Amino acid sequence: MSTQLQRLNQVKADAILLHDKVKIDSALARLSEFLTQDYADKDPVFLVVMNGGFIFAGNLLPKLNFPLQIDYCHATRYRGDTQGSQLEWKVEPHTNLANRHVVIVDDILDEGHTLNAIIQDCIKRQAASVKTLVLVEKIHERKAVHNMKADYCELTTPDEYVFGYGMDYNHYWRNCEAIYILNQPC
Ligand SMILES: O=P(O)(O)OC[C@H]1O[C@H](OP(=O)(O)OP(=O)(O)O)[C@H](O)[C@@H]1O
Ligand code: HPA
Repeated sequence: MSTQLQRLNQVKADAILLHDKVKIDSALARLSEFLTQDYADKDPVFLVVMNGGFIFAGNLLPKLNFPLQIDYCHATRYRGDTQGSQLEWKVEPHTNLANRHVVIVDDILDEGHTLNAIIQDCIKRQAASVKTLVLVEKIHERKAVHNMKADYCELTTPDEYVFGYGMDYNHYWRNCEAIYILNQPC
């Protein structure tokens, strides 16, 4: 096995389990109830933020039994690193969002710069409403907007780098079915 693969396996072996599959599944069940109450009659667009949002969206959206559209965008500011920098738009939404109820779906609200930029973009596109739906919120005082919170979120993480369930470590381990705290020097 290459040293790179050994290193990645070691990262997973050393990581600390934060939220297991059972906990994530029950968070998804609660979210699907809230979203059904709020959006069943609104013809919403769920705008999935690539890459991190796709596993969360792929597991949650099939639980919603009402008409909705799915689109995606790709904005990145970590680029496989454990610290964020300048936000780069890679793909903009394709759907005409004017007068639509938009729910932005992402894996994590960390400092919030990514979600904030996408919210502003949806407003610029004249969406009727814009809400945010994230799998986990990181608890710290460095938010892009003071006290920023997602509109829909059922899990939190302490101020540590986490991976799994869509979130990457150096572009790997998005495929974990649970969420782990990285337990290595960054
Ligand atoms: O709240 P913030 O501090 O802005 O960080 C959150 C964003 O960072 C990650 O994306 P990343 O930039 O790693 O891109 P990726 O999803 O393509 O890996 C994550 O998927 C969120 O979109
Ligand atoms: O803790 C994190 N893990 C993975 N991706 C991230 N993007 C922002 N914060 C994180």
